[in-house]
Amino acid sequence: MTPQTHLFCNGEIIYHPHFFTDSEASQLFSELEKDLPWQCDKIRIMGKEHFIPRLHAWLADPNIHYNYSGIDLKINPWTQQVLKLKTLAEDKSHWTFNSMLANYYRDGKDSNGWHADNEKELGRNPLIAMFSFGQIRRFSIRSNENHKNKLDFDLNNGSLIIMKGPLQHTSQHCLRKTKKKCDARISLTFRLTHPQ
Ligand SMILES: O=C(O)CCC(=O)C(=O)O
Ligand SMILES: [Fe+2]
Repeated sequence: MTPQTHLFCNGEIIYHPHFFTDSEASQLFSELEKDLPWQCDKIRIMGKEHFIPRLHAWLADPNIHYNYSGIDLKINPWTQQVLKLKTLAEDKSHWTFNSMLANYYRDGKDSNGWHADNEKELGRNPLIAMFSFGQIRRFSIRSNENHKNKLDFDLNNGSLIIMKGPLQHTSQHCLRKTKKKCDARISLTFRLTHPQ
């Protein structure tokens, strides 16, 4: 199926709403939920420690570290299944990846606040490819210059979204909380991380 392409903030967003069928995606969700080494980390905000509102896991080539908001993620080895997904993401995005940050949102209270994937180890104009499995959740992208200039995507079970070009330097994205009844969602965000 042809993807939807959006030109936004000098970058490009390519959305494949049904990269996997619903039943393939639900099977992948169950396996990832069981197999990934989920960890729950705390960050310090104004001197107080808080759990981040999601679980996460970092799978990467040896020596590819990721550190954000003071969290030093443990490096876990690739699993066969995630390697297959990495190859599919590479084929679709014409890019190579050496690392993947997985997020597990347990319910509607779990979220990911406004941020850009612009850490220095991601380099200039990083391409990010993200698969979504499980609960449909709203993912928003807004311009740094004008927060009202915003795109919303209700990311399907089994979808793939690719953010490319200068997007991480010109915009931010988030996964908002919701009060609606909400099951769990997993996102896999593939990245090319440069060793520092
Ligand atoms: O899970 C999502 O929808 C967003 C994930 C994300 O932005 C990230 O991992 O950097
Ligand atoms: Fe992100």
